[in-house]
Amino acid sequence: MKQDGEATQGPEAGPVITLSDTHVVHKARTGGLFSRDRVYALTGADLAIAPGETVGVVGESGCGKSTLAKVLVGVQKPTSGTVSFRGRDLWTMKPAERRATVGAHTGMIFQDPSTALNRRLTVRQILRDPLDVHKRGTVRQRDECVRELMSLVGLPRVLAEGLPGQLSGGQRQRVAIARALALDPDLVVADEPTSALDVSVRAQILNLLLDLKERLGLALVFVSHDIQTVRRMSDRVITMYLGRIVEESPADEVTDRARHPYTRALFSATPGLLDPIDPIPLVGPVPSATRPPSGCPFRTRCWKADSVCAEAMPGFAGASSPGHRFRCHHPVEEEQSTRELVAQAVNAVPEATAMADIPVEKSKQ
Ligand SMILES: Nc1ncnc2c1ncn2[C@@H]1O[C@H](COP(=O)(O)OP(=O)(O)OP(=O)(O)O)[C@@H](O)[C@H]1O
Repeated sequence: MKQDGEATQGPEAGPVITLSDTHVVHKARTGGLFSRDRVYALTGADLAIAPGETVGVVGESGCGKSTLAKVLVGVQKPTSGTVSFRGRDLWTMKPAERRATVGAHTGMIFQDPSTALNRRLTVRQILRDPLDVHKRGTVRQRDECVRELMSLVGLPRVLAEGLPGQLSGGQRQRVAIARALALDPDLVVADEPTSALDVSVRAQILNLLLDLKERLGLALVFVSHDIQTVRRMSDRVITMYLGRIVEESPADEVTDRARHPYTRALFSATPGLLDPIDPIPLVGPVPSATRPPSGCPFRTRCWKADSVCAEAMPGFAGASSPGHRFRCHHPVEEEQSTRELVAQAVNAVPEATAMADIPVEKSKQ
């Protein structure tokens, strides 16, 4: 196993993983066997994750967060675009090589450890399994590694012969985390890792993840609806809307210096982050991912939208600080307070509602 603070470096010190114009399009689940409806789950994602970096992913339900997570760990094949691990395109590799690369270098932690762990295997067997599959070390070394993993995640040794059903929710998630770390991955993706847990153990699991990331030098992608936690855990926050990455911001700027109206609206609706204010009002729900609006996908709900927004999706523009970029024709001013934006949005909502009536069509970008 990696020692404390030992990140994987050397000739591969560039990004751990890079997505380049990556799209995922599904056949729609609704609409019947012969339907030609498509769901645009991920559209044109460009993203590079550095070693040791924590990237949080936020966005409303259905905006593509889990799809992005699955693409990053090689579980979801992109419809087009590339996913490169340490500079090598995962999906041009032979299947066996891809499985070996993904298995050895990435780990995934799911929302619900009760369903993610095989109920018939003991903790020891669950943690031994990846070591056996990837033929790591001798049998004795694998047993030793299981003991180290248990200690790393704070599981008492006596639980080694326990079954998942005999453990508490928090202990099960510790097993899932240990399994994700078994092969010394460079990248761990945690998709809502605490939402199925009791509130009382959530903080423990989050602290464990933060501690492990520091000690092991992991790159961590953290997907959550809990915006406060994302901000606390992350170095950088990605905002997704209808399958698109619309903003990337340093975590300490995302609350009140985000430039994309959607990011500001999302954070304004999170209790406890800003002075008590009414959230920025948005028009209606997220549109269907089978018929995303033309141009900027957010324009049907945005108080700033005009006809330009219906025509084309803007490219990324940079904010004044490094690592902060956004895609918006009419970004929020750098120093504009959320209180001002609320007032602006309240006055503009009737116009925005009219904009929402511009017909949606399949996005062409
Ligand atoms: N296998 C699939 N077949 C068809 N549609 C899918 C499939 N997987 C995801 N989708 C659709 O793709 C879109 C993005 O889904 P995804 O699960 O990535 O969103 P999300 O932001 O993670 O949502 P949540 O926060 O609710 O988990 C949604 O419209 C979803 O219904």
